[in-house]
Amino acid sequence: MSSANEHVLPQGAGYGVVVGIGLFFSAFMVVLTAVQARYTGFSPKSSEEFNSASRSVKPGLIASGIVSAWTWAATLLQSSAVAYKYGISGPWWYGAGATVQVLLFAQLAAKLKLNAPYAHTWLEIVAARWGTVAHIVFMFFGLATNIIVSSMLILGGSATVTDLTGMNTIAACFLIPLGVAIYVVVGGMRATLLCDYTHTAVLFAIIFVFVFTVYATSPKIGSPAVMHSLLQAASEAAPVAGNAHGSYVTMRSKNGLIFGVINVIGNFATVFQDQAYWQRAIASRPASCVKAYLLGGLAWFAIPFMFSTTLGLSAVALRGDPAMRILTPAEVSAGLPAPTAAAALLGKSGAAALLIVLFLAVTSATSAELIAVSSILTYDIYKKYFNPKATDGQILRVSHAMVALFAVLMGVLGTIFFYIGISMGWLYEFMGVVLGSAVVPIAVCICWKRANKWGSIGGAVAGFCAGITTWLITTSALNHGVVNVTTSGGDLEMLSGNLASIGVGGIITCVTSYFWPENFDFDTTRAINVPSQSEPATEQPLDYTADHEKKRHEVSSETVSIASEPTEEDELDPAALNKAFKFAAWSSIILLVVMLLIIPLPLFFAQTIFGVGGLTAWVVIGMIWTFFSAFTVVVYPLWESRSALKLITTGIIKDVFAKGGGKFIVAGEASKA
Ligand SMILES: NC(N)=O
Repeated sequence: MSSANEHVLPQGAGYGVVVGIGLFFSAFMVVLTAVQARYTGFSPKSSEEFNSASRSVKPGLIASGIVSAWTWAATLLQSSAVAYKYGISGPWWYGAGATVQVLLFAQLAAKLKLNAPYAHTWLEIVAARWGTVAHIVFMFFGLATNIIVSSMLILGGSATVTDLTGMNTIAACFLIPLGVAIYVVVGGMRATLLCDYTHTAVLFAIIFVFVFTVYATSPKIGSPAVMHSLLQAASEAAPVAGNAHGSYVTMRSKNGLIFGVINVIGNFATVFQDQAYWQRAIASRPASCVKAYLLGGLAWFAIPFMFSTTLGLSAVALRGDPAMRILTPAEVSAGLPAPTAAAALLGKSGAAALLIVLFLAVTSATSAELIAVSSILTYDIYKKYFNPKATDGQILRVSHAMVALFAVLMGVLGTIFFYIGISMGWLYEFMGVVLGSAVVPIAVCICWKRANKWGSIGGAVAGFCAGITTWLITTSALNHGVVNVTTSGGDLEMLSGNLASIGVGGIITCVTSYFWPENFDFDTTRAINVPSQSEPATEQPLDYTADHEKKRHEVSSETVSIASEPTEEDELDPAALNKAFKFAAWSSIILLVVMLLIIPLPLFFAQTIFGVGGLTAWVVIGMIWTFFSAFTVVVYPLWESRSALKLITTGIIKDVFAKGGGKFIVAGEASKA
C-alpha cells in the first residue's frame, strides 16, 4: 500500500466521499420518498412496498437496478486486476463470465412469475416445495452468498479509499455500509431502485471520461495504436506467463482461461443464490421481467469489459511512467491497478473520479445486499419461525432493524477479513468453492417438477464438502503441504474447488432426479402469499402510471390522460409467461454460446495476437457497446416512465400555483373530501 505521504488525495477527501455521499443520498432518498408519497400514492410505509415495490416496476428501471446491484467493487477493480495480469483476455472473461448468468436468470425470473408470483423471497419457494430442512440448508447458502458479496464490497471499497486518501481502513469498513443503511431504511425498494438509477447514470459518465482520456486525449496514451505499442513493449520487458508469445494483446492466455472458468462458476452462485436478483424479479412487472434481465445483463457487460480494457491495460502500458508506481502481488489482489492508473493518467482528478465511481458502485450494490438480507431475515426467519401472524407494521419494523443489523455486520466482516489478510481478489475466486454446489439444486427447485428433494439437498451439501476438500487437497499437493492464504489463492487451487463444488452438486441433483423423479404440482408454490379475494393483490395500486392516473382523473378533470395498461392479473397469464420463458431460454442460451464459446475460443486456439487494427476494432466495439448500455439503463427508463414523470411534474406545478392542489388523492378519499 502507499505510505501516508504518497496518497494522491487528502484524508478529508476519503471521509468527504464516504460520509458526504452517504448523507447526500440519504437526503435525496427523503425527498424522493416524500415526492412519491405526495404525487403518486406509493409510500414505503407498507411492508409490501418497502420490500417488493408493489411488484410494479418497469423493465428499464429494473435493468438499471440489475446493473447497479451487479456492479460491485470487484467489477471495476478485479476486472482491471485480471487485465493487468493477463492482458485483453482478462476483461473478456470477467465481463462475459459474469454476464451469462444474468441472462440465464431471465429464465428463473419467468418461472418465478409463473410458479410463485406472490413470493417475497426465493427461500419461501424452497420451503413451500421441500419443507423446513431444505429451507434451512438453502438459507445457509443464500446468507453465505450475501455475506461473501458484502465482504467483497467492503474490502474493495475500503482498500481503494485507503490507498487513494489514507483514510483509516476500519473507519471505511463501518462508514460505507452505515450511510447506505440510512437511505435504504428511508426509501425501501422503489426508492433504492431510483437511487440505483442515478448511481448508474454517473457511473457511465465517469467510465466514458476514462475511456476517452485513455483512447483519445491523454498525452501518455491517447489512442489504441499507442496503447498497442506500450503493451508490446511491456510484454517484451516482462512476457506474460501462459500467454501466446508472452503478449498482452492476445486471447490465448492459459491463466486468463482458468480465471474465466472460475469466474463463470462463482458468478452462477452469486446470481442464482442472491436474493438481490430474485428481489428485482419480484419487484418487476410480470410481463416485462424477462426483458429486464436480458437488457440488464447485456448492458452490464460493457462496465467491466470497457473499464478494465481502459484502466487495467493502462496500468500495464504506463509501467515506467514516473507517476505509475510498481504494484506488489498483494496490491494487485486488493484491486489497485485501476486506481493507480487513474491517478497516473489524470492526477488528483483521476483519483477523485475513480473514488467516486467506485463509491457509487459499492453503495448501490451494498443497498441491494442490505435490502436482500433484510427480506430473508424478516420473511424467512422472523415471520416463518417466530411470528407467522406478524402484522404489516411489525414486518416493516423488523425489516428496518435487519437493514441496520446487517450494515453493522458488514463492517465487522470487512474488518475481520482485513485483519486476517484476505483480499477482495481472493474472496472473488473463492466464492464458487463455497457456493457453487447449490446452483443446480436451486435452479431445478423452481423450474423442474421432477427435481428430487433429497437429491437436491444432498447434492448441495455433498458438493460443498467436495469443493472445500478438493480445494484444500489441491493446495497441499501443489505447494509441498503448505496451506495458507497465499498458497490456497492460486489459480489451479481455486479452479479445482470451484469445479468440484458445482460439479458434485449438479451431478447428484440431476442423477437422483432422473432415477427418482418427483411429480411436483407448482400450485403449492403459486399459493404462497396469494391475496385473498377480498383484498387487492397488493396494498398499493399495482400499476404505477395507468392506475394512478386513472384515479387522479376521477378527482380532477384537468389531469393528463393516458392509454390504459394491463393489470398484474392480466400479466400473470400462464400462456404469456410460458412464451416469455421460452424466449428467455432460447435467447440466453444463444448469447451464452456466443459469449463463452464462439467469440473467445477460436481466438484462443488460433493463438491470434492482435495488431494495431485488431486492438482498435476491439476497443471501438467496446465503446459502441458501452453507448448502447448507457442508453438502455439511463435513457430508456426515463422514456418508459414519462407518464409518471408527467404526473409528478403536474402535481408539483399545481402545488406551486394552486397551493396544495397537487396532492395525489385516491378516488375513495376524494369522494369523502
Ligand atoms: N458482479 C460481478 N461479478 O462483478
